Amino acid sequence: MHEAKPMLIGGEDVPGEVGIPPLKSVNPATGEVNYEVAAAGADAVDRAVRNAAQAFAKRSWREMLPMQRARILFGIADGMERESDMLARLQMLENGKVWSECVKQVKSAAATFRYYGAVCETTGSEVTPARGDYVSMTAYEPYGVVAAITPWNSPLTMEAQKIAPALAAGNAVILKPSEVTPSTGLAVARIALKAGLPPGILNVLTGTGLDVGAALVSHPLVRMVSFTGGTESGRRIAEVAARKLMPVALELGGKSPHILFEDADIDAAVAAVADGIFEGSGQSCVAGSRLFVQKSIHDVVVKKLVERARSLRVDLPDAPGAEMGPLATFAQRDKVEGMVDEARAAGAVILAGGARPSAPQLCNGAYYLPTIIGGIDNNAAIAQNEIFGPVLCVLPFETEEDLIAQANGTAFGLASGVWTANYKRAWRVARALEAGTVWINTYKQLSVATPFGGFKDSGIGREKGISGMRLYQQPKGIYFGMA
Ligand SMILES: NC(=O)c1ccc[n+]([C@@H]2O[C@H](COP(=O)([O-])OP(=O)(O)OC[C@H]3O[C@@H](n4cnc5c(N)ncnc54)[C@H](O)[C@@H]3O)[C@@H](O)[C@H]2O)c1
Ligand SMILES: O=S(=O)(O)c1ccc(CO)cc1
Repeated sequence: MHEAKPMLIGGEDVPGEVGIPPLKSVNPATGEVNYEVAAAGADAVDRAVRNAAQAFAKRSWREMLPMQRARILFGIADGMERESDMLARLQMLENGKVWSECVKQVKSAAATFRYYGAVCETTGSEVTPARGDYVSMTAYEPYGVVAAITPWNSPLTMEAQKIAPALAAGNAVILKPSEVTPSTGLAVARIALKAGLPPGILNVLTGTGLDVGAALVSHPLVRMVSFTGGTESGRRIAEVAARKLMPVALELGGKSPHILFEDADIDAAVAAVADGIFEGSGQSCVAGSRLFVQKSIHDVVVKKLVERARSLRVDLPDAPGAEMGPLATFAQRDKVEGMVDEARAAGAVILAGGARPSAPQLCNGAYYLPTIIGGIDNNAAIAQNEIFGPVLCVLPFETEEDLIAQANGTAFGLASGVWTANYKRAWRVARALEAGTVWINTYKQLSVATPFGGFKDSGIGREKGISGMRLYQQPKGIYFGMA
């Protein structure tokens, strides 16, 4: 076994601390150990935060001309595109996403850096209308040291979505990637150094949430936390932040309704429903995990979906034509399997899947077949709790009123999809749904320019768009006397 991959603090490679066991990166497609990655202890956390605070205090990053800051962000995007194969491969090895999706995510992560380069160069302060003998302006200032804590399901996407706007806003950042997927963030930070980012402005601490993540959140010099992950972890972080009176952005879980009215384009809708739940093995925060289908088209839709689930190519992530890989960890596969088994025991009908695949090349990996569940209502545990796996719950509805009550009838409010040819109905339903994103006659389209976040237990704050940079800034009112 080679030495554990080092962390990145103050622009330097830093090995793990003596006595802290390294993280073992496991390939979920095969069960083999990929490599080890250093894990931080309390000393490394403190060192990284102090380094970032010192780099921020030099003021060279926050006061750099926005045009120059933009040039560095563009340089990071260029570097990521040059290293696309390496980044895509790291993500594939660590979380098992199929190759085509990994390549797509490198591209979109690079585009996020480009977008925030443009935003920082073009988004300025505001001058309020003159009021007698003074004028005032609103300036937007960085917080200082920002902790960015990310999950394992789409590491490159999440890392870019936090690092790019936080840097564009002039902050120093400490990334704490998931312990399951520590390597893409380390690689992006090294690309950023090469692109001219001053040392200490982007640091990467690897380790578990309960050790490294929690120590980072409670460190007195960390002034803002941007977190994406599970709702319970988000709640814990918000509690610590409340004590520190520190702002937090929380992008949390979901149980998103995907709704098909009888006048929908059924073939287009079925394809989107299948992609919306099976892409990434269902490990997407916006997975359309509850299908509400109007009773009159229920049987035909279910038949088509079952055919699609059964024909979906589940394979090794780098197999040509693979459409779905393994779950990201064996623990996640076991959790999904346990939830389906409990639903089955409670009387649910398994319409497709509900088992591990039997193909010999998959038997050592964390695989689970695309699964469709019927015979339940919206109050069933499987319809209420986030599964984060390739499992679709089918729920028939009769009227629009009944549909809205059920669709909104969970603790979550992240995303939703509506398929109908009736634009007035589409508008009414979109307005009535309690969700941060509503897709109409499409699903899982995501633009970096459109704010994204959750209602209810799905989160606080909005990433992406210009608001995604404002998240990392505090407004300051400055008054000029003119008398
Ligand atoms: N809303 C979104 O944009 C979005 C996007 C992707 C994933 N998610 C959610 O993420 C979850 C899956 O990811 P996960 O299992 O990695 O989530 P998780 O909450 O277990 O971990 C997320 C990150 O937080 C760290 N962490 C955990 N507990 C912490 C604590 N107390 N203090 C500080 N850091 C802590 C982890 O080490 C990891 O880096 C799902 O619920 C999914 O819906 C949400
Ligand atoms: O499908 S996911 O990879 O979980 C995902 C990533 C980012 C966003 C918001 O930009 C939504 C879903």
